[in-house]
Amino acid sequence: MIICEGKLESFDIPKNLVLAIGNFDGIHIGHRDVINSCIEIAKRNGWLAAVLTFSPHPSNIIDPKNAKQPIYPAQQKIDLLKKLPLSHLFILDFDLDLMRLNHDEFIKKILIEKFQIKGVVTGYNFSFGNKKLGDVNTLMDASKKYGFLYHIVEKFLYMGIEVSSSKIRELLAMGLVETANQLLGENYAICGEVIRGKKMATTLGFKTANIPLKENYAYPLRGVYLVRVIINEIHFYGVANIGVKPTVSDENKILLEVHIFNFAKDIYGQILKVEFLHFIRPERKLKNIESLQKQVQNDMREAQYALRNIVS
Ligand SMILES: Cc1cc2nc3c(=O)[nH]c(=O)nc-3n(C[C@H](O)[C@H](O)[C@H](O)COP(=O)(O)O)c2cc1C
Ligand SMILES: Nc1ncnc2c1ncn2[C@@H]1O[C@H](COP(=O)(O)OP(=O)(O)O)[C@@H](O)[C@H]1O
Repeated sequence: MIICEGKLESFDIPKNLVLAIGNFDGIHIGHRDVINSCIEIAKRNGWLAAVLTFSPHPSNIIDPKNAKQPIYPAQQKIDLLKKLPLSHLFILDFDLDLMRLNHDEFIKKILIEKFQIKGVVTGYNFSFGNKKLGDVNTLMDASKKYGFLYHIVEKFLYMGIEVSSSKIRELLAMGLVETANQLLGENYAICGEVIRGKKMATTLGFKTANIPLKENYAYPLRGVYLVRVIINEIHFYGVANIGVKPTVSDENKILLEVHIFNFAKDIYGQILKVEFLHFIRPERKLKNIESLQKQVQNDMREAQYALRNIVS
């Protein structure tokens, strides 16, 4: 997959493109449905399948006070898209100029003149252009006027639940990671580098790999989870706490800490992918280190128990 990122002028655009257009935060099963339709249409017609998405999320520019917290950082979105058989990924800078472009200009200047599209695929609720005045009807009319193929993908319901990025944010905020994982089509994961902590492992009796987190993402409810950890493509299981560790710190800085089962290597500086499998309990301020120690020992037993149910 060729990745073009930045301003429109910098893109090297091939002919015969079908574009799946959207923000695609989380690359959930509804998004995958849209992208797969694009791939099928491209295959049937001998065209190239590509995704057109925006960075940052348009809500950051349009309404920064109410900007949505992204499920995934840009790189994680790219890594998920890389696994799909797409020819190109276009990540267009969403700036004030793009915000001010009205829906007709978006179609004419970007889709027709610049991308010279053969086709477009979007979800049923896609809206675009200044004040979001363009929708699927605008695109349908334009497809007849300019002669491109337009395919609308209907609402995706999973076990009666409408699949959406907002629904996934809500599920994560409640710690309901199993349902979030089903809607995502892959386990919700956080990726990051292991940094040095306060070296309390000897006092506490368990080691934890510490991963600092950026603020303003749609993180799961603060607390303890059974996790799968991937280090250099090797899988391990463990127990993780996402939170501010109020028992030992008053910094109020969000952090992910993972104790990996049956593991004893130095992994400082390595990149971990931590997949959330099952919620165990919310984070608590315990009265002292002994209580914390006992609580974590219990968390580990509970995580091992949950793991037996998952792998058996
Ligand atoms: C499974 C697990 C559960 C935890 N639960 C809590 C908790 O409820 N409250 C809390 O303040 N810290 C919690 N922690 C964080 C510990 O306070 C932290 O790991 C410990 O202080 C070691 O810090 P260090 O890695 O900087 O040495 C938890 C850590 C783990 C691994
Ligand atoms: N089972 C394990 N789970 C997590 N990290 C481990 C484990 N065994 C060894 N380590 C290593 O030990 C480090 C954590 O040790 P710890 O004493 O808690 O130090 P710190 O406070 O710097 O995190 C991890 O970053 C990793 O390099």
